[in-house]
Amino acid sequence: MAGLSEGVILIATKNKGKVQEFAHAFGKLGRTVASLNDFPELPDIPEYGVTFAENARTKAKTAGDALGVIALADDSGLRVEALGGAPGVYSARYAGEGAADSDNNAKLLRELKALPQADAAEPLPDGTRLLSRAQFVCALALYDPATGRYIESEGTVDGYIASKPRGSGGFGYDPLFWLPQLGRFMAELSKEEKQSISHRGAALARLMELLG
Ligand SMILES: O=c1nc[nH]c2c1ncn2[C@H]1C[C@H](O)[C@@H](COP(=O)(O)OP(=O)(O)OP(=O)(O)O)O1
Ligand SMILES: [Mg+2]
Repeated sequence: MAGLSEGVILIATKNKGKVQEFAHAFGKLGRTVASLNDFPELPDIPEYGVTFAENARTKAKTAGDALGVIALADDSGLRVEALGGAPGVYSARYAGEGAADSDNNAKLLRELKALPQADAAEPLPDGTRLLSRAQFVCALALYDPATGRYIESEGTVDGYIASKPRGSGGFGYDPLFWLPQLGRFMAELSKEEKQSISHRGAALARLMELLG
């Protein structure tokens, strides 16, 4: 099994979008990251939790114990008001196990457009509708296999699900997530801008505070 060099931070994820965001954030602190994509021999980690925090702890512990290093895990997702909080912890598999981001985005638009409900806000100047209020949530868990202890944090960001995608940055539901406070879509932001406003950036800032 390939080892992990001294000082490299292990992110217990296979999501390349998350890896890029953590690489950006830790890069500013002079650190590099590794991910579970660097350890293909490890089995997939099941996500049976009913909360983001629970899944983050499971991913951090499984990876940290398997590799014998401190591991940082991220469990995150989208809560959509008009869908009663769905897809929530099921965000990655909303359109089915192994679904691509594009499948999940298509299903989200299908579900929202099928609702009899009125739009959540006035349309954007180009006519794009704002179908529902929504919130991104990110739970982080940092696990140390030497002590069995966790340090945990959570972050959120509020916005709206738009009827049409915009932007080519980020990943997941970013092209559908409109930020009223910026008047832009999450997928239109640079990595730096996304870190400054996102659920993941907020959770990471809180974790750093806890670490002192
Ligand atoms: O900043 C974000 N911008 C857009 N979408 C996002 C974001 N953050 C989470 N999401 C969506 C993607 C995925 O549908 C789900 C995460 O699911 P989640 O299980 O935490 O991650 P994953 O399965 O992709 O990778 P892994 O479990 O290996 O960390 O929420
Ligand atoms: Mg996952």
